[in-house]
Amino acid sequence: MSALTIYTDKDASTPVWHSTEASEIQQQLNAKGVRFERWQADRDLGTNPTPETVITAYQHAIDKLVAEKGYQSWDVISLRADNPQKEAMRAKFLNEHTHGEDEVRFFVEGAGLFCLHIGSEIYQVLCEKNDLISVPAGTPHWFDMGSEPNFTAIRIFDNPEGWIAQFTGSDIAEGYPRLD
Ligand SMILES: CSCCC(=O)/C(O)=C/O
Ligand SMILES: [Fe+2]
Ligand code: NI
Repeated sequence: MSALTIYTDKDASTPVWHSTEASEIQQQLNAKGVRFERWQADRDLGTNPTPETVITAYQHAIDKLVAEKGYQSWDVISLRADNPQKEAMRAKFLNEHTHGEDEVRFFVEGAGLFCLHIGSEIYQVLCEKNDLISVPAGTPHWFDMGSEPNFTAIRIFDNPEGWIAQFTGSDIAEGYPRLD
């Protein structure tokens, strides 16, 4: 179930707000300029789908986002527990970073934890299948796929090159709860 837990950036031990209600999550996130919507990830992708299969199945969703915002490129990120790169991939995204564009992700399988550092608060968004999230450009954040990753997400970019990140050098992520 999707969830939002909010902490201050001074105390990782005591949440100040928590909900698993999509409408409440949406309200809190929208107030901070973060888009959060429940879409329909209802296409049968089979086991371990190729990126092409995922793109073809959800071309209608990509087209909608492109028509709305003029996004320029997209790809598919999919990690399973048997991926030999899983530890390196997990470690990379666990470092706080920013992007020069909105971070638009549509989860079509599984789940992952987005952690957004907004002002003096940390917004931990457990994104699951059906969730669309768009984190505003320049927002420091990290992402935890867990020790046994299981997710597929479509990433939509506002540049032709795809994923480009600037790491902040902060170790703040180390203190906050993880996916597992
Ligand atoms: C669900 S997408 C995960 C990785 C990624 O692209 C990113 O930027 C995380 O912050
Ligand atoms: Fe990111
Ligand atoms: Ni909960």
